[in-house]
Amino acid sequence: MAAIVRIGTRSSPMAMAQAERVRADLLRVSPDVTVEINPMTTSGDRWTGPLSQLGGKGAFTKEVDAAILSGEVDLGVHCVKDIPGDRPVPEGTVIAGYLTRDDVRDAVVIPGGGELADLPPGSRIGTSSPRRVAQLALHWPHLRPVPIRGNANTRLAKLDDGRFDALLLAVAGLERIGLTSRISQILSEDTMIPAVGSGTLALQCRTDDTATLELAEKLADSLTTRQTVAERAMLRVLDGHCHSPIAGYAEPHGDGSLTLHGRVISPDGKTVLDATDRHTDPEALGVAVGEALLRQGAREVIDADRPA
Ligand SMILES: NCc1[nH]cc(CCC(=O)O)c1CC(=O)O
Repeated sequence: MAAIVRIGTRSSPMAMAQAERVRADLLRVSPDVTVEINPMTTSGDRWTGPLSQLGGKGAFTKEVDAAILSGEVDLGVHCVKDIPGDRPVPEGTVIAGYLTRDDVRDAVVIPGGGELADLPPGSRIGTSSPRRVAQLALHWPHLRPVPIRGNANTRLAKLDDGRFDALLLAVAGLERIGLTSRISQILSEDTMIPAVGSGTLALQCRTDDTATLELAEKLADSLTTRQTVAERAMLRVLDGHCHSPIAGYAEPHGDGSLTLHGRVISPDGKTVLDATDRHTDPEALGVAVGEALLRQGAREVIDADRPA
């Protein structure tokens, strides 16, 4: 067994909390192991321009990828949402497992409390996610999405400064930084279909590092893995990424099958393509739903929103 596991992670409070969760999980399955956490600033953290211009380039993962490959760290912890859809992990590394999924839903934070429906017309909703912008336009057309950058803590500080009237943030992220008390409303996964890989953490290590691989595999959750495979197969077929106007959630059933709800939506919320299928094979499910969306014209909707 590995005597020491060095974890590479982004340095934001949310990412550090994720790494601490992995440290605790590792110590639970292997009490003798020593775990070090090596925080790093990624190009995505440094970039202050529009997030859409970084979309799909692995801006939040590539520095950790490089540190794993060079042997500086042994284990990468990533939000699946931040892993590009078309080029999962670089050669020489592997996703060793997905941790048990957290809440997949999006939350609304309004300083005075209340719900989106009650906000006055033109209220400024801080979000830079095309998926959230589009579904906001679909269900709450009276509200105005306004781009926002920075990690979740930074965003909440901007909200409290009065620069926005509300924020949309992942419930899972707020849980990780201990700020669920800020949640005013939780949006159901039917209304605001979650991002592919929402609430899911992936563990990455070198392909030939059998000691770390064995440890990471002990932390892997099989249902989460099946959901992630289905959702990411859909994303791959659509050739999209977490900054495309794509939503996808694989809902589990007691019989081992999954229902995948896929949605591709134009930023103004006016073109909504939905596809749903149920299957026991997650890869086949993701491909089927992705292809159904392509048959409805998803390519055009996604490419219209792709940054040059
Ligand atoms: N887009 C950035 C990002 N990547 C993962 C999370 C939160 C945790 C998760 O859903 O896994 C967030 C913040 C957010 O969307 O509010």
